[in-house]
This record gives sequence, structure tokens and C-alpha cells, in this order.
Amino acid sequence: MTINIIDIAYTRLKTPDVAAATDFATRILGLEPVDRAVDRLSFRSDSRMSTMSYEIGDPSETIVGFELANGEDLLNAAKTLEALGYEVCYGSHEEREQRHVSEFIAFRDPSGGRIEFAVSPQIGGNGAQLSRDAGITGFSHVGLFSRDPDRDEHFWTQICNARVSDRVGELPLLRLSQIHHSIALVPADRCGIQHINHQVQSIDDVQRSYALLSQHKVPIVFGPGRHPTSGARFVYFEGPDGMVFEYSVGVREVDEETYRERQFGFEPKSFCMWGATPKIKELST
Ligand SMILES: O=C(O)c1cccc(O)c1O
Ligand SMILES: [Fe+2]
Repeated sequence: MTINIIDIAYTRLKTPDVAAATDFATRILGLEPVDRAVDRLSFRSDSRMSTMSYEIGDPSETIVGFELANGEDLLNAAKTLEALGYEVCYGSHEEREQRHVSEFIAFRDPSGGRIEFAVSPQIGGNGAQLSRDAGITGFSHVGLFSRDPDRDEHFWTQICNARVSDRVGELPLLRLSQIHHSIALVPADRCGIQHINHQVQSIDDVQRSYALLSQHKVPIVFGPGRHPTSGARFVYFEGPDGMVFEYSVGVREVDEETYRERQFGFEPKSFCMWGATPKIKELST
């Protein structure tokens, strides 16, 4: 039975320096801190109570959480994964509280990255109270490192319900809804999160953040530019422990009935139609 993912829900990051990462997530990225603790902190970027978090640990151990519709779908997902030989564990009470979800299961994707499927991410009555005027409207997609994009694409599109929107060389952009993509599979010799995308309200927010990031000497690793694939205008920058963050605006929505996947060449103009060149190893051609 196909695993029906509704949406991407959260990322959980680890860092040796929670204080520095918190400073970045609030003063630079602009997220709202929630559940402040000494060695652990959650953040929100939209109506959901936790869309990102930092805790003390090894930065290579990232987690991406996806939302499933209900407990029955979660149980079926666990059965499907176990039948395929995946090791599945259920989240404890404490872990569920940290994520603000009612239930979740955890397993490793075929490349070895930790993935969670969760039910009922809690919604806060008000939207996120951003820590600065970043214009963020919400957490939107991740890039996942993939040791074998063909194999991993099979997992996300055949075992789960993702659909290919576009491919840049061997890099597929996968959608879970009408939004052009929620997952990008980035060929690399490792696993886990390659980048975290937040949508912003307008191109002014992208430019304003570009200026602020430059003033704070945050490394800009791509852009400002425009993706021909999703149509989004973007800027990418580097956060703590080398994690890449992206702000973008204007990601296209696709019509499920009529949309056909497209193949782009693996070259700079497939990543940016304005002529910017990525300073990101895995996107360099
Ligand atoms: O938005 C996109 O199309 C896109 C393409 C390549 C890589 C990305 O991170 C993207 O967000
Ligand atoms: Fe992206």
C-alpha cells in the first residue's frame, strides 16, 4: 500500500553549540523560538508549533518529519516499511511533545538519513511571531542528500506518493501537493539534509535579507537568482555547521492533471535563469 504523505512538517538539527545556532535561527533566519531549554530549542515559521529545532549533538544527524493524515495511515506506513525490511520505531511521549505531534514513527531512508512520519502537527492559534522582519510565510521544502537518486526517487515516488515535477541532470524535484516541490534529491556521497527552504512574502524580502546577510557576513552561497524549474526567486546562505538555508518566493503550483515532468541539463542556467552560479559543491557543474 502506498504511503500517503500530505506535507513536509519539520526539520530537527543537531549542533555542538546550541547558543550560537539559536542566535542564528532567531536574529538571522528570523524564526520564533518556542520551548526554550538549555541544550534544546524549537522554532516556528508558520502556524505550526515546531517547524525546526536545534539540540546538542552531531550536525550530520539530521531529521526530516512529514505529515500523514491519521493514525491508520501511520500504522499502514509502518507495516509497509517493515515488510520492505526497514527498521521502524515509534516516538516516545517525550519525543512527541518535543515535536508537537500526536504520534510519529522513525526510520532511515535508503541513503541512511533519518525520516519521521507524524500525525497531527499542532497548530498555534496565531501565526509565528518572527524574530525579525524576514517576511517568512512558512517552512516549505528540503534538499536531501542522496547516495543514489534513482533508488531514492523510487522510494519517494513508488513506496510513497511523491511525484517528479522536474529533473536537473540527476537531481529530481519531488512534489507532495500542488506546490512544485517539497523534496529535492541532491546527489552526494552522504545522507541527511542538504538545504532548508523558507518561503517569504515578496522579492523585496529576498533582497532585504540579502543585504542583512551580507552586513552580518553570513556566507551567501547562491543568488539572488531565479530558478527556471519552480520559477521561485531565491537567495541561499550558510548557517551553523555548514547547513544551507534558502529563502524563496513565487514557487509555482502545478496542475496534477496536465503537468508533465521536465528534464533540465545539469548546468548553471538550469539552477538560475539570472546567471548566478551556485557556490555549493553538489550543485556545481
Ligand atoms: O526551486 C527550485 O526549482 C529549485 C531548483 C534546484 C534546487 C533548489 O533548491 C530549488 O529550490
Ligand atoms: Fe530549494
